[in-house]
Amino acid sequence: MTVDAKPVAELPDPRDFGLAVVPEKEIPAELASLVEEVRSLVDAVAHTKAGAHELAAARDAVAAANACLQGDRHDVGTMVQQTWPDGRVEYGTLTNVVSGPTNAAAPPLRMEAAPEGGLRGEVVLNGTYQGPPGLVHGGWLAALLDQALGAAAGAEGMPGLTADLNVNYRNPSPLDTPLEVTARVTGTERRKVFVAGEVRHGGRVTAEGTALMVRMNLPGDGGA
Ligand SMILES: CCCCCCCCCCCC(=O)SCCNC(=O)CCNC(=O)[C@H](O)C(C)(C)COP(=O)(O)OP(=O)(O)OC[C@H]1O[C@@H](n2cnc3c(N)ncnc32)[C@H](O)[C@@H]1OP(=O)(O)O
Repeated sequence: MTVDAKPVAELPDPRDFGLAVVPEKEIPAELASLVEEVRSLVDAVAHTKAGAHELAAARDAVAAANACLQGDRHDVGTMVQQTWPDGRVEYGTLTNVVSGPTNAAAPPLRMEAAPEGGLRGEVVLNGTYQGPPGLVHGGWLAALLDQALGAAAGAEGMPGLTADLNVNYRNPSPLDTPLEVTARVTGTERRKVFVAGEVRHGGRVTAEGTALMVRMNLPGDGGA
């Protein structure tokens, strides 16, 4: 198998597929800080031992905030455009549940080019992502890997959908501490893109994944 990557400059523009695009730098700072606050709120609600009075006051405050935000919405499928310092342009789904910058349910995971090739990122999952006591839920580890593996294929100019994902859980992944996520393309065959990646805690692999991504059919591909 060979890795036959397209230059990143040839990445498709989501607008050509009828999708709206929001440049990340145009996301209001107030929205970014609201998302942070809500992430913290979800964790606080999940773990609170507050009494009835505080709970009722918090519910009313949240209900008021909720009412405040029930106006204009971005369409489902809206993409976010990130431009990296090296000029590389990358698209992702605005509300992607793993990496979406406006999704308070996303940890979020941000990936960047790794010196050794592929991508790497660091993420801290709070108690909202708990499975076994004190540990990250295995489904969320699979989600982190799925996202990172898809992003690795996208970064090589081969965005696609996951056809097959395999995860091996090697060691426990603790909450509230940095986890490193790495991913790279290992081969291609026609539209099939083979990818592999790991989650590490303190340098030790806690989960490893491999996936088959099937590359999107792009104009000029001739269906190959
Ligand atoms: C810039 C943005 C960055 C973007 C960065 C974005 C990161 C996003 C990461 C999140 C990823 C997700 O969650 S994706 C969401 C979860 N996945 C999905 O919803 C996908 C659902 N499945 C599908 O839509 C479809 O099955 C596809 C697209 C995967 C494949 O359908 P298709 O396009 O018709 O392709 P098809 O001809 O069937 O198959 C092409 C080749 O792949 C093989 N193949 C297909 N499926 C499988 C399979 N499960 N296991 C083995 N092999 C398979 C076929 O045998 C064939 O091989 P050969 O004949 O060539 O040998």
